[in-house]
Amino acid sequence: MTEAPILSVQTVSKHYGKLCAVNQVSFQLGSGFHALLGPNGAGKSTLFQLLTGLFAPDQGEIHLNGISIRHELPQALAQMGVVFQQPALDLDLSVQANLDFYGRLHGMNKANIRTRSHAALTQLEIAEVSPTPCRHLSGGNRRKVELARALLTEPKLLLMDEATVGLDPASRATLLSYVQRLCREQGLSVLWATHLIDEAEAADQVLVMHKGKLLAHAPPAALIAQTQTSTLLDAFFQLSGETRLEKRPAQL
Ligand SMILES: Nc1ncnc2c1ncn2[C@@H]1O[C@H](COP(=O)(O)OP(=O)(O)OP(=O)(O)O)[C@@H](O)[C@H]1O
Repeated sequence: MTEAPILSVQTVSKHYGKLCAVNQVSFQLGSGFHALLGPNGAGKSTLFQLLTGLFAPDQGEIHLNGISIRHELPQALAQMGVVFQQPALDLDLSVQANLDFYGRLHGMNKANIRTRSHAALTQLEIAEVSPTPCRHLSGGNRRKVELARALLTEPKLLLMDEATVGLDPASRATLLSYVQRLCREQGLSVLWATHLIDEAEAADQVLVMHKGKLLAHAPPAALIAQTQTSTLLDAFFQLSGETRLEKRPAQL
C-alpha cells in the first residue's frame, strides 16, 4: 500500500478464557471495499469489537488514521461508522428522528443533520421513508437507514458486520452496490464482515479469517491464483484446511 493506511491493526489478540478468538492479527487498509471472510466463529465479530473499542485487545495496537483506539477512542470513533450485526434502530421513532438523535449525539447541528440525512437517504433511494416509523419499514430498508445513519458523520472507515443477514437477494445486492459506489466515489474504506462467498467475490481485497487467525489478505483473483484453485470458495478451503460445506453452496 503506497498511501498512508486508514486502518492499521498490529499483532492484535483477544482471548475469552482459554479460547483465543483473535490470534495475532495484523493488517492495514487503505480506501476501498474489503471483505472480512470467515465462517461462524472465525472471530470476525470479536475483531469488530476490538476495532470499535468495545473490548481492549489483550495485546497489540489499532490505529485509525494514526489515532490510537486504546488511548484516543473518542477521536478515533469520530472517524468511524458502524453497522452492527444486530439491528439497532428505535422502531417507535421515525427514520428522521433516529437520524436526528444520532447526529445530535455526535455534536452535529440540525441543518447539517438534515442535509446529510437527505443526501444519504436519496442515494439509497429511500428519501420518501424519512417520516415513517422504522417499525413499518421492510428489513432491507431498515438496514439502509442504519447505513445512512453510519454515514451521517462522513466517516473515513465504515465497519459492516454481516449487514446483509436476513435480507432478500435484491436488497442485499442494492446494499452491496451502494457501498461499493461509496468506496469508488468518496474514497471510503469499508471492512465488510461476511460468510457469503459472492459478497467476498465483489470486494477489492479479501481478508480470510479462520479460527481467530488471518490466513490471507489479497484481491479475490490473487487468492485464487496463489492457491492454484479456480474459485474463491476453493481458495478458502485450500487456505483453511476445511474440506466440506455445512451450509448452502454460496456460503462457507
Ligand atoms: N462473549 C464471549 N464469551 C466467550 N466466547 C465468545 C464470546 N464471543 C465470542 N466467543 C467465541 O469466540 C469465537 C469467535 O466468535 P465471533 O463471534 O467473534 O466469531 P464470528 O466470526 O463473528 O462468528 P459469527 O458469524 O457466528 O458471529 C467463537 O468460538 C465464539 O464462540
